This record gives sequence, structure tokens and C-alpha cells, in this order.
Amino acid sequence: MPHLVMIRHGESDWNRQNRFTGWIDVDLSETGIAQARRSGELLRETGIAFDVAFTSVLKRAIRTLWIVLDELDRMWLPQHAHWRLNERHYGALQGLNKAETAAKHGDEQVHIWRRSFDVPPPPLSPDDPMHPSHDPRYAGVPRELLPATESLKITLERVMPVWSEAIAPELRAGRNVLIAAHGNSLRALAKHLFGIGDQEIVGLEIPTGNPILVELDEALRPLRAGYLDASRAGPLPKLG
Ligand SMILES: O=C(O)[C@@H](CO)OP(=O)(O)O
Repeated sequence: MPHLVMIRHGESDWNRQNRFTGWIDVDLSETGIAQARRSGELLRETGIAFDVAFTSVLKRAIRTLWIVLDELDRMWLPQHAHWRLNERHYGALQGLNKAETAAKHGDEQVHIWRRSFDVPPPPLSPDDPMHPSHDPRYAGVPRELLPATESLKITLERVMPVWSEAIAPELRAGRNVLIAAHGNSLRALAKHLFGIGDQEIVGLEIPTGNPILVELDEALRPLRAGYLDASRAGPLPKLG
């Protein structure tokens, strides 16, 4: 039975500063580095031999993966960095402080932007220098696929192709897969894997730097799932 591990990156500098981050390429904080290292130790203790790794094109997830692979002494593993595993694009909110935005627009509005399933935040204008079309890392991505804002629903739609075309085939071939990604790209994957409803998924809060270990059957249905550090996480959805 293949094993899948999903890790949200360790705490970033902007998680610490309470800023909307999205596609901004913020690095890990000291705490985040320590969380990534601890994740690697916990994964080493499972004794699972990982075969392949996936991450986003954002350094907080990439660095988390590198630190984990270093702890596992598997830095040689094939690593695929894919834009489709990026955090949800937070539109014009990116860079703003979450508390200050709530003071300006109200808690209810900010809650809708953060945790509704299908309401995207205000978009970036296409000529805004922060729009991904100006960033060389997305040069190979068709312009019409690059978001100016995203809801969780839109995030799910753009994450699914990398799951079905790249990640699921590895698992079907019996390989153990490690994914280092983000709160909302992992919510999207968890929604699909565990069959969680549109309104329930927004309540799933995945902590930073705490691996979720999932054992799958041959049809890639989860048989067992849990956080490796159960003391630092809420419940996962019930299986079956
Ligand atoms: O700022 C972000 O990009 C995300 C994750 O840190 O925030 P939220 O908790 O609102 O999904």
C-alpha cells in the first residue's frame, strides 16, 4: 500500500507577521525551520522509504522539503516543483496585515475572503507588478491560467491536474510520495482525498510543519490518516 505524506511548510515570516501571503515568495522563520527539521525527524522515525517528492514554486515549501529530505538523508530524491501546488492566490490582499484589513473592512468580510469556499478576494489588476504574468518563474505557464485572485474552489480546480497527471500515477505505481505545499493547496487535496463537503473543508486548519501521513488502498482511497505530531493539530476528517 503506498504512503502519501502532505506537509504544510513551516511557519513563514509573514505567518508570524499575520500578513496575507498567497503567491508572495516569503521565506521560513526560525520557528519554521525548526518545524521543518522536526517534521523530518518524525518522518525518519516512521521508517517509510520515500521515492519521490512534489512541492510548489514558492521557497517556504521548497525549503521545508529540502530540510525534510536532509533529515531523511534523501536529498537525491526526484523533486518536482509545480506552480499548481502554490498557495491560494490572495489577489489584492497579498501583503496586507490581516488584523488591519479586518479593522478596515470588518471581521465578517475578512472571514468571507479567508474561509468561504467560493468567494475570491478582490483581484490584482493585470498590470500590477505583483501579477504572476510579470514573474519569470511562470513564463512557461499559459497566460490565461495565471490567477489574479482565487477562492478555495478555484484553487482546487487548478491543483487537481497535478494530482491526477503527476502525483496519483506515482502512488498507483506503488511509490511513496512526499508533498510539501501550503494551507490551501493541501486543503484542496484533502477535500478530494477524504471526500469533504464544500462547507466542511473550510474548517480544516492544517498546522505549519506537521506531516499528515496517509495510507492509501490501490484505488487511492485513504485507509488511515493522521498527523505525526498529534499534540499540535486538530482532528482530521473521519475516514470511510
Ligand atoms: O496568507 C495566506 O496565504 C494563507 C496561509 O497562511 O492565509 P489563510 O490562513 O488566510 O488561508
